[in-house]
Amino acid sequence: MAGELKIESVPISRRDSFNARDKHTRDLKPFNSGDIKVLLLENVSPKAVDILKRAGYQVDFYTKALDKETLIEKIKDVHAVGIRSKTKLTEEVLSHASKLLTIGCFCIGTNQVDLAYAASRGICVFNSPFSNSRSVAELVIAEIILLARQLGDRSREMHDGVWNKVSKNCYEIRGKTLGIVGYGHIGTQLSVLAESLGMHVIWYDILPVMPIGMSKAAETLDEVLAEADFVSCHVPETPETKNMIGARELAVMKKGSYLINASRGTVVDIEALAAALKSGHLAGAAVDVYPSEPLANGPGFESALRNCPNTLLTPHIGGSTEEAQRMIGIEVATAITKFVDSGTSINAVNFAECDLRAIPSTDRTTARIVNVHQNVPGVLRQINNILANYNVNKQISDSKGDVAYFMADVTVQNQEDITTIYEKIKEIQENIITRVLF
Ligand SMILES: NC(=O)C1=CN([C@@H]2O[C@H](COP(=O)(O)OP(=O)(O)OC[C@H]3O[C@@H](n4cnc5c(N)ncnc54)[C@H](O)[C@@H]3O)[C@@H](O)[C@H]2O)C=CC1
Ligand SMILES: O=C(O)CCC(=O)C(=O)O
Repeated sequence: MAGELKIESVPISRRDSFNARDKHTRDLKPFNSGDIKVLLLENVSPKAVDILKRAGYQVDFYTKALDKETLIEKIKDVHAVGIRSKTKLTEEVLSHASKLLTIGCFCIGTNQVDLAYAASRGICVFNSPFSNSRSVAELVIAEIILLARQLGDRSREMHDGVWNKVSKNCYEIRGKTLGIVGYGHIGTQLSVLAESLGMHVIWYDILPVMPIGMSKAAETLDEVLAEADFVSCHVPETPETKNMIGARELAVMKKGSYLINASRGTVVDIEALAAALKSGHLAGAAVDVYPSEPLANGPGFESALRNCPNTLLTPHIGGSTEEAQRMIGIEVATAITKFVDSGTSINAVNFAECDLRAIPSTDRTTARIVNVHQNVPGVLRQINNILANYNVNKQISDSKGDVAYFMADVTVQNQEDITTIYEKIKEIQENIITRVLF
């Protein structure tokens, strides 16, 4: 699909009436949309499956992540892949994805995808930047209270048949200080909820962000660590955040304080955290994410944190609520269909964001040329030389780093015009992907 144009034996006028759903605008489609194959992994919402099937795509759905070999085999044949946080789309994996046009991350984090390599191959990546933020913030609030009251340990004892009524080292959270590391979508939601429960909030971020409510920005990470009773991490996985909470940082935290990590497993040094819990320096921890996570549900989870005192371990469920998964499913599946069918890259993570206004339903002669190319001088001149023989109704071009994205709506008389334009643009040396939508 990405490299070749297959023209159906359907006349242009019939395709038009097949695809028109809105009487004012024409629905565009890739020429061979019935052949569009989507691989959906990690149990994404049924809402996403519905949307993709309604777009006419073939959907291959899995509840779990695939091992690398199976993933490589499956990805060779698909035009879109949908994942959550576990599937690693590395350069090695993506180098086999010769037909892939787009990746949908049905989550916030995109660290599991080699974004730059994907862009260099013309693969546009989408995510859902805030649909599960509230779910994570609510989980963290619950964990703060559970940790303060040692509820994990009490519940486990009761299940083991042990009655252990204690109040020593159990606290209210009212008046305590929450330290938030990473004051973005989740950090700010958490800040609002924590203040509503009577907590003081101090936070650290590398960006200048507006403090919400009465919260206080700290100059340094250490200031947050030294002042807070509870520290909660909400940073993305980047080279800078790898092990940003290690033995030194844990030692800076107050004796008897608590650590919560529902960001990425690489942010906290797990061995150092286990040592701080066992020594009693920390009074407890809640961890939702791990440096290495199993591909599927089931027994066999190993971690140095298992059986540490007052330690809540959850299987990466921060964003796992019905509400969040439904919203993410709709948002990401819609972004995939818009990109595949009409070229729209709005809200892309690794691509310049481009859109063209819809084509009126009365217009039966406009084809949309979509092109990804290397961002070097002279390519637009070459494309426009090719289009010079046609009426270009509108066009847009933008770039991000080394990759540029171009779309043009061109008046064509017949399928031969489309084939000519497509073949000539594809011959441009800097071409990465060219598609025609009609
Ligand atoms: N446990 C789960 O199920 C979930 C985990 N997450 C994780 O949470 C992370 C944060 O999510 P959002 O708040 O939506 O992201 P966001 O992008 O809105 O906020 C992240 C904040 O961290 C800041 N930051 C980046 N590097 C930093 C550093 N070195 N030190 C201090 N601050 C730094 C950024 O400036 C930004 O303000 C995601 O990247 C994802 O990895 C997100 C959703 C669900
Ligand atoms: O729900 C998931 O699988 C991943 C949630 C997450 O970590 C994210 O949104 O970044």
